[in-house]
Parts: sequence; structure tokens; C-alpha cells
Amino acid sequence: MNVLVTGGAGYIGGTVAALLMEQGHTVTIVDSLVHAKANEVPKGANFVEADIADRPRLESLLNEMKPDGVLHFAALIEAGDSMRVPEVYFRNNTASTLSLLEAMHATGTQNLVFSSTAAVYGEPEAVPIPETARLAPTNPYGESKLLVEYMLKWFHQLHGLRYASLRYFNVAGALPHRGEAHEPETHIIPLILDVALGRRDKILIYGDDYDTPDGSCIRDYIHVADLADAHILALDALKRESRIICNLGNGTGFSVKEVIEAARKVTGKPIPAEIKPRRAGDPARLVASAEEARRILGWVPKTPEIDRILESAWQWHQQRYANR
Ligand SMILES: NC(=O)c1ccc[n+]([C@@H]2O[C@H](COP(=O)([O-])OP(=O)(O)OC[C@H]3O[C@@H](n4cnc5c(N)ncnc54)[C@H](O)[C@@H]3O)[C@@H](O)[C@H]2O)c1
Ligand SMILES: O=c1ccn([C@@H]2O[C@H](COP(=O)(O)OP(=O)(O)O[C@H]3O[C@H](CO)[C@H](O)[C@H](O)[C@H]3O)[C@@H](O)[C@H]2O)c(=O)[nH]1
Repeated sequence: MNVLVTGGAGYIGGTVAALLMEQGHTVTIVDSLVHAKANEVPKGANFVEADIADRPRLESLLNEMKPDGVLHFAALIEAGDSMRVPEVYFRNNTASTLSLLEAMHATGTQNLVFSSTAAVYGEPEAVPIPETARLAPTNPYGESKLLVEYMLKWFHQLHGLRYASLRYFNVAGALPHRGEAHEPETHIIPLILDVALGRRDKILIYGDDYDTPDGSCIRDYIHVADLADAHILALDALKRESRIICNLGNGTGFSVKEVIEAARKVTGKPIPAEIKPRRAGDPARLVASAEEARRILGWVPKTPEIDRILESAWQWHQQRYANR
């Protein structure tokens, strides 16, 4: 396949692009480098430095490439930050995606796989969360993605767009040569590993007064390689199905305190922690029902264990910072 990957210089898009190329597919990446560096573009990919909001640029690229599918990862991703500057998230994630959809429609490009998120559910009424659950984001980041899901529904219905909206839960872990290092880093696992490496003094636990067994927030962590597999399966499934919406998670939740404890075991380091107030916009628990992904995509995660997810992240993290 000939695949266009937006946001392919980033953590997840870059991992999926690398795995697509390993399987013999041709990949072109569009990334504005707002949150990545040019040397993070996976080797072997064609690279276009552009914002997805640049519709003329996207149209000429799509006309030239005639891709079999578009994997759309480009976005700003910090739920906490979106509580401070919501407008930035609606502009970059929602309005810019409309430009991409218009460019796809104008060039007759079909087959989009969209990076949606568990944040579209907000505070769930029950866990595990099925795709049919109420959609009520508790932060503008989640809302910016839900608005895209609504646009996709209408582009599908009125313009015949074939799409898969994959609602990822918390993506973590690494391939041997590619892992998670956002700039700035706000994600719990790389921050914990920074503490293990001595790059930070302690990990801050945002809230221990949630209605959960140990009071800290519960999340469902999914290995980035398993997530990548689901994207490749989704591109294939779009040959049979014209509209797919599914969660990607393991169906098991771990609290922030449990993740820190697991990381202490994996790294053998003490990892000091300190309780802080809640971070605005955080739901107490997000755990996926992944039945739809199994049923529609035939997806079976290979690395669901939190220890193995942490081990892969730890291997990569040590290697990355070995000489810094
Ligand atoms: N990390 C997670 O746990 C998680 C969970 C759910 C959903 N997601 C979604 O997965 C996708 C990828 O996340 P990630 O963790 O790899 O983030 P990332 O920040 O590492 O990668 C995003 C990439 O998109 C690029 N980008 C942002 N806006 C752009 C624009 N307007 N035009 C072109 N490029 C642009 C950035 O430069 C960056 O390289 C995002 O859509 C995110 O919302 C991530
Ligand atoms: O220093 C930290 C950082 C995070 N947390 C807590 O750890 C949990 C996970 O936080 P992350 O920032 O790692 O991830 P989020 O759950 O906020 O969000 C992630 O997963 C979501 C889907 O569940 C989104 O899509 C989003 O892009 C992605 O960043 C949260 O309860 C958060 O409060 C801490 O206690 N201390």
C-alpha cells in the first residue's frame, strides 16, 4: 500500500510508519514539526514538512500520491494543557482536520484512519467502556476529537468517505529503536522513567482523592506496537467495512500508584513520589472494552501486560539518555 501518514514524526505516527515500511508499504509523512524534530521522521519515509491546515499543499500531495489510505495522527495531545488554551486545540485538531477532509474529498481520496481517544467519553458511567457509551468529554482536547468524529460521520454519509475512528486509551511502550519522548513531556510513564534515570527528582501524583481503590486515577495502557497492528488491520478492514468506530485498549485498568509500583519493580529504582492536587480535566477511570476491535478488526494485542509495556519503555529510555 501507498499510505499518507500525518503526524508521522511523532511518537505513535512514527512507530506505525516504521512498522508499515517494515512490512513493505510505501509511506509519505506530513508533519509540521510543531512537536517533533526532522531527525525523528522514520528512515525510509518520504517527508513533507507542512501543516495539515495547508489545504492547497495537501491537495497537490494527494493528487500526486494517490494514496490507498490516510492515517491521521497529527494533533496536539495534552488534555491538561487544553484546559488552559482550548482555542488552540479546536484550531489545530478540529479546524485543521476539516481542511484535510476537504482536501481528501476534493481529490477523491478514500480510506481514513483517525486517531481518536478515550477522552471522548469523559467521566464514564461504567467501566469497561463500550463504544456506545455516552460521549461527554471533560476537557477541550477530548471535545476537539469528538467534533472530528461528528465531521467524519457526515463526510461518510454525504460524501462516501470510508473511515475508521480508533479511540485509543493510554498508549505506552516502545520498539527497540523508537519510543515515547514528547517535548514537553506530560505523560506518566516517560516521566516515571525519567525519575528512575535520575533526570527528575520525583514523580508527582495528580490526586489521591478520586473514587478509586487507592484514590489515584485509573487508566488502560496499550503497547504502541499493538496499536500499530490495529492501524494496519483497520486499513485492510476498510476494504469490507465503510465505517468503523472502535476502542483500542486492553480492558484492564491500573492506577497511577500501581504504575509507579510496577515501574519500581521493572527498573529496580526507588522512584520517589509526591501527592499533588488533581490535574484539571482528568476523569477518574478510563478502561476500554476492546470487544469491537477484536470482532471487526480481528485485533489481538500481543503485549497486554503492564510490566512488559514498562520494560520495553525502560529499555528504550535508558538507551536514549545513555550519553546525555
Ligand atoms: N499518546 C496517547 O496516549 C494518545 C492517546 C489517545 C490518542 N492519541 C492520539 O494519537 C495521535 C498521536 O499522538 P502522539 O502521542 O504520537 O503525539 P506526538 O505529539 O508525538 O505526535 C503528533 C505529531 O503531529 C504533529 N502535528 C501536530 N499538529 C499538526 C498539524 N496541524 N499539521 C501537521 N503536523 C502536526 C506534531 O509535530 C507531532 O509530530 C494524536 O492524534 C493523539 O491525539 C494519543
Ligand atoms: O506527572 C504526572 C502525569 C500524569 N499523571 C496522571 O497519570 C494519568 C495519565 O496521564 P497522562 O498525561 O499520561 O495521560 P492522559 O490519560 O491524560 O491522556 C492520554 O490518554 C488519553 C486517552 O486516555 C489521551 O488521548 C491523551 O492524548 C493522552 O495524553 C492521569 O490520571 C494523570 O493525572 C500524574 O499523576 N502525574
